[in-house]
Amino acid sequence: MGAPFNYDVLDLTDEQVDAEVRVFGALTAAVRRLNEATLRTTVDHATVEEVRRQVEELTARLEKSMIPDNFGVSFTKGGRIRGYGNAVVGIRNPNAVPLTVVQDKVNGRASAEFELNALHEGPPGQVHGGVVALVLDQVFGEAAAAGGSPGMTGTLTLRYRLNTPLGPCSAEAWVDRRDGIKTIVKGELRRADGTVTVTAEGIFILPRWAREEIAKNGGTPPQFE
Ligand SMILES: CCCCCCCCCCCCCCCC(=O)SCCNC(=O)CCNC(=O)[C@H](O)C(C)(C)COP(=O)(O)OP(=O)(O)OC[C@H]1O[C@@H](n2cnc3c(N)ncnc32)[C@H](O)[C@@H]1OP(=O)(O)O
Repeated sequence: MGAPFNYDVLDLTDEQVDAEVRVFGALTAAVRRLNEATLRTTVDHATVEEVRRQVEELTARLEKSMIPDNFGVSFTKGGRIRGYGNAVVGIRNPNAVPLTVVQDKVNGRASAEFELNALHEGPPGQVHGGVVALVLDQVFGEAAAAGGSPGMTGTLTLRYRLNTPLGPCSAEAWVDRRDGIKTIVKGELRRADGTVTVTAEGIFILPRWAREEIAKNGGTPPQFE
């Protein structure tokens, strides 16, 4: 079986990538504000109706020219990764947390400090358990990649020990051990004061199609954000 996705290589300069990160990043941040304002606004119904009409007009302007479906991941010839759609870190995805993951390639670790707000609520005032899993999946995957053994999430097991209040928090993950093509990653989610609220373990597997590709080409596995 071949790879279930393609990686296009595009002829874009660093300046062009910087410009799209700047322009689309600003749009994404603005839409995120809109998302939170949509949830929390207390303006009257007539104003809500008027804003809805304006939002629909703006949406139609963006819809005039769109890629056919999902964004995928592409690279520039200079090696820049364009994974703008990723559900956790994608810079053009207003539903992304957002999250900046710092990879430590020397020690096979990854970490992120971020803020979860009313859009991420599960129990009142607390982070939704599924959002925790979403964030940890990304940070864990990046720890496996930072450790030199990237893979798809095979299993992710979480233990929710304490509630995680909405607000600032952090996540950290590290490669615990390797077992052939499987990388076992451990890590945790913490409140702003450092209290650990969730511990987890993930098994990241270099998939069969990647193993076959590497065996064929002697290359390194593809990466995606
Ligand atoms: C290079 C490609 C990726 C690049 C990555 C770059 C990362 C750059 C950072 C990005 C960070 C993103 C982080 C988000 C990452 C997602 O969100 S990935 C999306 C969610 N995960 C999926 O969709 C995976 C779906 N499942 C699959 O594709 C396949 O079942 C798997 C997991 C790749 C395994 O398939 P396979 O390669 O055909 O495995 P197979 O040969 O049957 O078994 C190999 C070994 O793994 C074990 N195994 C198989 N399935 C499992 C499982 N689910 N759990 C535990 N063990 C298992 C088998 O028992 C076997 O063990 P041994 O007998 O060798 O001891």
